[in-house]
Amino acid sequence: MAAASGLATTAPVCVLVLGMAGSGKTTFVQRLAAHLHGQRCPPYVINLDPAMHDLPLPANIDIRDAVKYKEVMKQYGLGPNGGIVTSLNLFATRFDQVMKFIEKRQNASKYVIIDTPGQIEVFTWSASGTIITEALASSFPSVVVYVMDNSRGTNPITFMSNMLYACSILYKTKLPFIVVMNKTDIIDHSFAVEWMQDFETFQDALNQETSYVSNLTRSMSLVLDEFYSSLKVVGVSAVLSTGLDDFFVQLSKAVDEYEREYRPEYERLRKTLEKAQNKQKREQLEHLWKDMGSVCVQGNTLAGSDDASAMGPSELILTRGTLDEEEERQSDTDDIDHEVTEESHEEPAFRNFTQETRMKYQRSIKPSE
Ligand SMILES: Nc1nc2c(ncn2[C@@H]2O[C@H](COP(=O)(O)OP(=O)(O)OP(=O)(O)O)[C@@H](O)[C@H]2O)c(=O)[nH]1
Repeated sequence: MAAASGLATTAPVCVLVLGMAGSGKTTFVQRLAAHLHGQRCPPYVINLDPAMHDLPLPANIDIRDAVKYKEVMKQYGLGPNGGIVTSLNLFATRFDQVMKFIEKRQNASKYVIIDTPGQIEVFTWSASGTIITEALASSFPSVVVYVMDNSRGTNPITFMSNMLYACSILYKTKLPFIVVMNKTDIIDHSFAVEWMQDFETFQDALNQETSYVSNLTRSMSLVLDEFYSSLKVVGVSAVLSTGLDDFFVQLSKAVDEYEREYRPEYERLRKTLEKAQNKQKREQLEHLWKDMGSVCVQGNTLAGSDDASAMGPSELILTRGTLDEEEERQSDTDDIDHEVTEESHEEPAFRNFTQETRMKYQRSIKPSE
C-alpha cells in the first residue's frame, strides 16, 4: 500500500466530518466538494449516513447503496438509531473494500471527504466508527473536522457542552482536530474565539447565567484552557461558501501535525501489531512441529533421529515412509524429492550390507588362520 509505506505526499488527506444533527455537515461537505471541483481538484466523497434522505451531492461511495437502512430496521426489529448503528456495523465489515477504492483513486483525488450520521454518538462511540477511523488513519493522513452550529452556541453553557463534546471526540479519535464554526452568516464566530482566548470574557458571559451549572461551567473553562490553546478554529458559512480558504490553511496545518505526531505513533502501533502477529504465527508453527513430531515418534518412523522437535514439518513428511509405491504416486505431496527419500532408506541398508559382507569375509578367512 503506497500510503502505508510512507509515500505521504501522494496519499490523499481523509477529512472526517463529524457534528451534531443539523449543524450543517452535509451542506459543508457539499460546499467543500464544490470548492475543490472549482479548483480542478475533485475530491473523493463518501457518505456514511445510512438514513440520509436526499444527498445534495454525488458521492463516490454511498453507504445507502450497500445497506438498506429501513430493511435493516425491519429485519432486526430495530428503531431508527439501532437501524443506523447496525447499518454502519454491516458496512464496517466491508470497509477494507472502501480502503482499496481509496487507494486506487489516490493519484486522482487529493482529498477524501467523509460525511457521517447526524446521530454523532453512533459514529464516535461505536465499534464501527472506531474501525473506520483507525483504518483510514493508519493508512492516510486523516483529520477530524467537528462542525458546530455557531448560532446555537451563543449561550455559554450550550457552548461549553459543545466544547466538551468536541474534546471527548479528540480524546477518542486521537487525531488532528479542526472545529468548524458554521453558520457565520447568522452570527460571526468571533464571540466564541474570544471566549476561548480570554477567560474573563467567558466569565462575564457566564455571570448572566443563574443556573446551577454555571459554577461547573466556570471550572470547566479553566480545565479546557489547554484544549483551546492548541485548537484550530475556523468560521465558515456553508450556505455562502465563506471561510473555505481559511479552512484549507488549517487543514494543511493539521496534515503537518498528522505527519509529525500521529504517523509515527500509527507506524509504531502497526509494527507492534505485526510483531504480535508474527509471534503468534511462530508459536502456531512450533505447536504444529511438536504435534507432528510426537505423532511420528509414536509411530517409530523417525529413523536415526531422537529429537523430533528439531525437524521442520517438511522434514517430517519426508521421513513418513509408510506409504506403498502406488499410494506414494497418488499422494498430494508431489513436490517431495523422492530420490532424497529413497537415498535416506538406501543408506542404512547399504551400511548393513557392507557390515554383513565384512563379517562373512572374516568368518571365511578364520579357519585358515
Ligand atoms: N444559515 C445557514 N444555514 C445552514 C448553513 N449550513 C447548513 N445550514 C442549514 O442547516 C440545516 C441542516 O443542514 P445539514 O447540512 O443537513 O446538517 P447536517 O449536520 O448534515 O444534518 P444531519 O444530516 O441531520 O446530521 C439545513 O437547513 C441547512 O440549510 C449555514 O452556513 N448557514
